[in-house]
Amino acid sequence: MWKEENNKLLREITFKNFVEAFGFMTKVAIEAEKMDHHPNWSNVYNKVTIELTTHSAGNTVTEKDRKLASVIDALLK
Ligand SMILES: C[C@H](O)[C@H](O)[C@H]1CNC2=NC(N)=NC(=O)C2=N1
Repeated sequence: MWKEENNKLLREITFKNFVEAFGFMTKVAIEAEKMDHHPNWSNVYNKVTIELTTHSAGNTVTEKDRKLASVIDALLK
């Protein structure tokens, strides 16, 4: 689940393997591009760490981050 910390929404997700993790990242990338709102994230093998913050709002959490978080959650269902 998401944590809100240091002006970011944070979530770490563990997948079965790298292919599952990267497949998920591809789906998120397509949605993020449509929304013109992009995650700060990293991937190590089967783990994806996501930080959502709005650069144009001085790196604070805005409705755009909350919306992207809910889109990401829906992709995980
Ligand atoms: C020009 C473009 O709309 C902006 O740079 C968008 C792109 N994606 C973005 N993503 C995030 N997370 N924050 C932004 O402020 C932001 N701005």
